[in-house]
Amino acid sequence: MQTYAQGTEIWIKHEEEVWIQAEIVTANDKEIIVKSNEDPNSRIVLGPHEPIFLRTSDVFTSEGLSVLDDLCQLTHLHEPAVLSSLQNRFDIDKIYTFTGPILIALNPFKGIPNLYDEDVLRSFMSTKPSSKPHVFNTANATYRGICDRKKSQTVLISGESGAGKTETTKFVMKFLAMAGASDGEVTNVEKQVLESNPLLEAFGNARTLRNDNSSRFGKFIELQFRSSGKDAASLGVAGENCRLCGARIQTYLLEKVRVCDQQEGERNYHLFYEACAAAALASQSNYSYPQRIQNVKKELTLNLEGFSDLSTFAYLTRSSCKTLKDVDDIEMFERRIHVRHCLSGAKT
Ligand SMILES: Nc1ncnc2c1ncn2[C@@H]1O[C@H](COP(=O)(O)OP(=O)(O)OP(=O)(O)O)[C@@H](O)[C@H]1O
Repeated sequence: MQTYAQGTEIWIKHEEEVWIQAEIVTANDKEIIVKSNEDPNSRIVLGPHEPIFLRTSDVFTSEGLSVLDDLCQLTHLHEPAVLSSLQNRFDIDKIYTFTGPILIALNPFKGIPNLYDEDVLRSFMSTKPSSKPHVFNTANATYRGICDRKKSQTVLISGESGAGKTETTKFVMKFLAMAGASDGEVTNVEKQVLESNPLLEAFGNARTLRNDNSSRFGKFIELQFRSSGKDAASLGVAGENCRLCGARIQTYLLEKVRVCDQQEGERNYHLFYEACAAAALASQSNYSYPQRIQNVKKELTLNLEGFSDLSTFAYLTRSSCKTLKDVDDIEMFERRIHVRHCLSGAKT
């Protein structure tokens, strides 16, 4: 049996906090007595065969937090060490962490200043994939794999509902669509690929109890690249330069039952509410937003006559939830109309 010195720093389980910091007071063949850091007078008795989770603070910030970029560098690779390391990083807005080649992303549920700015994207684009954990770095590694190794690359994004998969996918797509555009000019194809998400989300995303914009379908996105015939020196890196030339999105497993039934607090697919809100606006003789009404009316003559009263639709009134916090359905509708015209090549 392993012996532990007095004062050895460890983690112990806690009902509310999950894990808390503690240290060993005494240890012998029969028992290990520990005290929690929170309450130095506490005494907790562990059995001699209970697992001991050693605690070492690996790399410190000025606040004393452990903030290693890669979990594989942790001295002790066990649950409390991993969780506390991720928590410490999250607390200082470092939401990305490597675990070997895998990137862990924690959903901040808030905008983090400058994290995805255009110049940040370009700075990743103009360097080799680095050891800096960021979704753009992973996208860059994918891009360089296509250009330099001429091999198909796959990015697998997984997580529970609300974890941030949809948003992460968009960042990866944005990077890949803009990669190679050393002149900063985005081609029509690149634009269309970037604009495809709002339309898909209109028909396939809905409010659930866990996520206001939950994707209720699966998708496999294939982006196709061709060599641009230039080298990547203009981007500041060695190797060939490729550009996006096409895309194919395969959708599957749409939650069809949501069309006719939604549980309380959830909604049907976004588009229905947005169309109704837009139709209601267009039927008003309110001239405070003339351009807005004009845009909406133009679309209504095409498609949406008769949608203006949401309460007349049985499938939109199963749940009392009709609107989303901080989301303007009319604005979303206008954005989607704009995208539809972009995709069909028409001008808005
Ligand atoms: N990187 C991020 N920065 C800021 N907010 C984010 C980020 N990622 C996700 N969010 C927020 O979390 C919400 C849920 O994220 P998202 O829709 O991507 O989850 P999801 O994993 O795709 O969920 P589902 O499986 O239900 O579709 C987003 O609408 C957004 O508000």
